[in-house]
Amino acid sequence: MLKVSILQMDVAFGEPEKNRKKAERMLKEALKVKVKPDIVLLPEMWNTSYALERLSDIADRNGSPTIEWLKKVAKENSVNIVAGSIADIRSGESNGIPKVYNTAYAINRNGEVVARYDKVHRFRLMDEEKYFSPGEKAVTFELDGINCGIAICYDIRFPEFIRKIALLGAQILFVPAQWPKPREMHWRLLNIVRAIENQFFVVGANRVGREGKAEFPGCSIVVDPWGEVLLEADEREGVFEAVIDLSAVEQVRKRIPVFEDRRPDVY
Ligand SMILES: NC(=O)CCC(=O)C(=O)O
Repeated sequence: MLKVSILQMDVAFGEPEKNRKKAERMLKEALKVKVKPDIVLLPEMWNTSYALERLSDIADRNGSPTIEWLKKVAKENSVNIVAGSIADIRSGESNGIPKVYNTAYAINRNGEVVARYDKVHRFRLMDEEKYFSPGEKAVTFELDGINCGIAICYDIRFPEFIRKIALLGAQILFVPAQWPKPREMHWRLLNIVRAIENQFFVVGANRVGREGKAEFPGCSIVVDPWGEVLLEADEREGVFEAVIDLSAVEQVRKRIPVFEDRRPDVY
């Protein structure tokens, strides 16, 4: 059994220090329970939110300071942290020109970064294509010997991409998001359908609160490989927990052998 805790937080616009303080408070809350979580998940862009014009001043640089701090938290508390995504400036990549990415980091119990994933599909309705460089590859990683994958928000709309993560062996897909209320129904259904079609667990963390005219409904969700919703949060800020029995992945794949029956030679 694996316990997952989602930090469903409101995110202050362009205030990374304030957001880190809030994440620290919520992490403490998540960890002070009797049975500690194995994995904690945060939402998308929770350091700066979408203060896109100020990213060169306020974004992390190669995961510093946000991820450097979370590495210490992970080690001190022996907890795995899928650190949602942060705005991250990568220096020293191409011709010395820094690029900005919407990047998810995964940190294991020993405080080591085991994965870095740059969001592949940029969401035009939130101007991502104007400010972020796109990621170029799907990423999987291991936490406690479990193969995990990650997709950031809009990525969940691309079934081929999520299937690729499943084919790389993921048993759990983490989906940090800033998904607005008008498409709440899409959020719910897409998480459920990706779990059913890939026969794995999907753990989605959405933010709450308002930013300009946009409202974010929370509704973080955990879905099992049969499509049963194990957890569905409401619109409140808080820590939401679910317990996952990973043997369900094998059971469901035996019952309906989708991966054996695929016909990639036809499509
Ligand atoms: N931050 C995002 O990627 C939002 C995606 C979204 O809202 C959608 O409808 O897709």
